[in-house]
Amino acid sequence: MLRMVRLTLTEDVEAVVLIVRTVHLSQRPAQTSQCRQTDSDFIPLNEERLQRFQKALGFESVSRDSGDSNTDEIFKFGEFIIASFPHIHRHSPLVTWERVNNLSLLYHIQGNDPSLKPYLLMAHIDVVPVTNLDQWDAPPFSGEVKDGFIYGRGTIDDKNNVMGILEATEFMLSSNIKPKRSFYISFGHDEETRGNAGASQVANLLRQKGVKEVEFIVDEGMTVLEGIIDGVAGPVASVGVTEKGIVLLNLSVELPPGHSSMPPRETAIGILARAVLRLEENPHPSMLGAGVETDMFESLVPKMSYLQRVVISNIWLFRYPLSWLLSRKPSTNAVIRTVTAVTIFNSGVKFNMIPPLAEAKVNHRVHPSQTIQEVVDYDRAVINDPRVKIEVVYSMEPHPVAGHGESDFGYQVLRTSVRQIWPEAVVVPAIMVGNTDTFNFLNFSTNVYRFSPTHMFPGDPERFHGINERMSVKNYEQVINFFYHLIRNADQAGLSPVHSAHPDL
Ligand SMILES: CC/C=C\C/C=C\C/C=C\C/C=C\C/C=C\C/C=C\CCC(=O)N[C@@H](Cc1ccccc1)C(=O)O
Ligand SMILES: [Zn+2]
Ligand SMILES: [Zn+2]
Repeated sequence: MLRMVRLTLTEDVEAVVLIVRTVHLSQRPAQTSQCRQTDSDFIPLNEERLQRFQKALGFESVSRDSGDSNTDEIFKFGEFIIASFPHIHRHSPLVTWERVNNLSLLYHIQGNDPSLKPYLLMAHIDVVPVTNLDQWDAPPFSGEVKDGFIYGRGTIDDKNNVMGILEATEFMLSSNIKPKRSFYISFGHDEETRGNAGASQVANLLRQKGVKEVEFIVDEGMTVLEGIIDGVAGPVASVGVTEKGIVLLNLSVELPPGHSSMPPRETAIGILARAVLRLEENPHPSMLGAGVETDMFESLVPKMSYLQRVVISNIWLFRYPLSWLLSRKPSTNAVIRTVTAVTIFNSGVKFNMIPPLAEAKVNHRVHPSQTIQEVVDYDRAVINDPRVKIEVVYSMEPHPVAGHGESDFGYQVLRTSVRQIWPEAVVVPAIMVGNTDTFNFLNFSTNVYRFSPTHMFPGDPERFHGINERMSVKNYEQVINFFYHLIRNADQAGLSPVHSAHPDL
């Protein structure tokens, strides 16, 4: 609804009249819980399930670089999965499964209503290497529980999702519940190196099997954030409805070598260092107001004060101060712009030789409102030095935006499932700031969601690929139950926010 607001600049002079769009957002009712939990819809995290997760964390299924991973450990982790979930892998006639390219896994769970389009759940079984070992509060491949937290590489990226999906599916099958809607599960083994041997081969196999389309896809992604977005209290479940693109650049400067006692005025190192500094000092522009982040902020309105609502409802007016505020934290800065990370810098041969070559790698995550070409053109203009060669080593355009409205089935399944686990949460569409294996599956559905049911508090985002990666015992129970609710809710045809929960739930 549009409303005229008159701003009085002085006591006597009414000077400015602005058309301010506020009311329809502030009047939107807060989402209410539809959760009705009974014993039969809850999977308790008993000792057996906790120990299975701890054992899963014990496998050093590390991917370091393309073609450089602990394949033995990845294979053993697969064997452990196969041995640990008997209904999925042996007893249930509803399941077919296979190893793909030896290390990845694909499952099909047959639903009893062939008129319903299947969906796809994804996760990955590899993890990034461990650094700063001496700073971990518990060994990273121990799965040790300390003060209510399970520690280990993979607790948030991404063994939580692997094991949560498996526990939920095993529980369903062992309880003799037959899903109506078929679903696939894909566990890739090289997500952390963006390889083409894991999820990419699973996608090829699905195509060979004649699968053309799935109803929706859920993969790892954004999380439940609490106390992380300034000024927003309570949990915010951010669902990645699009994903940033990626551009990896190689910057290089070549100059003749020589004796360090007679140096030229500038060296390759100096020239490249200046180029890198220019990139860091001239961040890509804020795209606030141009894409999904507008819907995201609008969905946050129920959690906001009146003043915040006015600002969010008028992003066009408050774009600059809001961008400035959001830019202050790396996590929120990542949502509003293409970001730049200089990740590798190499040069020099010998102490007393002028370096013949300096090279730097620049990693951009591209905002969905920009293209790769725009990003490279911007960098070229900012560097403004023809001696710096700019090569695109790898690139992927940002992903299309998945439906996130009231009638988008996959989004509503997710939203309902989140609300059953976190009744007080607001569910918001968001931009996935990192990258996932979903790029292999974009041809299967336009409804691709990137969401991990990980409850994060201040300090937790840094644990992604970082030190002391951990998940609370309570949160792991929520992970299992989130996937269980999701599987049950996906059987609800015509699910809508008003009548959403499974009748049994
Ligand atoms: C409502 C939201 C508003 C603001 C957001 C505020 C805070 C966000 C805090 C936490 C975000 C939660 C999750 C996502 C963040 C980081 C994880 C990113 C990716 C995980 C998967 C991954 O690591 N992928 C790799 C893939 C890759 C591998 C090799 C080379 C390139 C890519 C990656 O992206 O690096
Ligand atoms: Zn991951
Ligand atoms: Zn990762």
